[in-house]
Amino acid sequence: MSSFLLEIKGLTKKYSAGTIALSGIDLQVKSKEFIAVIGPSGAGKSTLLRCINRLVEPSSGSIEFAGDRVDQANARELRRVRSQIGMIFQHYNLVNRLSVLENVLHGRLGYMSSIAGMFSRYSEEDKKKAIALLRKVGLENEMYKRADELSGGQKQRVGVCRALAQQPRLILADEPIASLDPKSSAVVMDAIHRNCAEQGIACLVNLHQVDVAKRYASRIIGIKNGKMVFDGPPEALTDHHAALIYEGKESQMYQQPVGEEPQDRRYA
Ligand SMILES: Nc1ncnc2c1ncn2[C@@H]1O[C@H](COP(=O)(O)OP(=O)(O)OP(=O)(O)O)[C@@H](O)[C@H]1O
Repeated sequence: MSSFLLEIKGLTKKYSAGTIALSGIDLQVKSKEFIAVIGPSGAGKSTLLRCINRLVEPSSGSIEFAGDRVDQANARELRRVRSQIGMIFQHYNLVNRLSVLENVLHGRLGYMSSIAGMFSRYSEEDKKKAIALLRKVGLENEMYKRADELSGGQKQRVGVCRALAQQPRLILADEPIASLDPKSSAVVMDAIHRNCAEQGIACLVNLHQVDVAKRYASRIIGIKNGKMVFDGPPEALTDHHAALIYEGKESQMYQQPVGEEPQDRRYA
């Protein structure tokens, strides 16, 4: 059994259209590591994160998480693995017609029987913890609002709380700040980073912005054309490395998000 929390060997993903999105990725992640995955658009960052919990089926290679072979897991084993891996998405993936609090409680579904989940029978303990998480990210006054009444930055803080409510061992954050303005981005990254550190959760976060990766991560992985081309501490990532990773797409490493969601005024 691997001594790492996550151990990936020779991971390759070929999509049916023929694109080789990942090619022979080897990666070991220890408990509590905070890793930024950088690389230009189309490099394979999302595919890498989604193979880890099998939202995307790997073509070959092995993935071991907390002693379980994810790549060989049956439906029941996969459910157990996924209950320990929280996910944060670029477009939040909240249920708009439900309240903020209910969205956070969805993080508990993996731990409940399907009947209890179907009728939203959350325990008082779960509700208390969800409220405490919302309070921590400054959303205590929003918890009974519908999710679609929130700004983008607020929605992503709900997404962070939902992932944390799972009490996962690993969080996969797939471009969590790509749709946010810089101020909301900082609030969201602070929330992810602080809570992972406090709760001993490992995190793999896909980011475009190299400066943000350097500010938060204890380790940076660079992906280019489906291959891992950099793996080291932030201080080892020189401008030269970054230029090579983003060769031909240099503008993306400073990419400022398009303000497609309203400003998060509360934190502005
Ligand atoms: N479902 C799919 N079917 C076919 N090809 C896909 C699919 N998803 C991704 N790809 C291709 O795989 C490659 C890697 O895509 P991926 O989304 O993993 O990159 P990325 O680094 O996350 O990019 P971005 O930063 O733009 O999200 C790209 O060439 C993409 O077009």
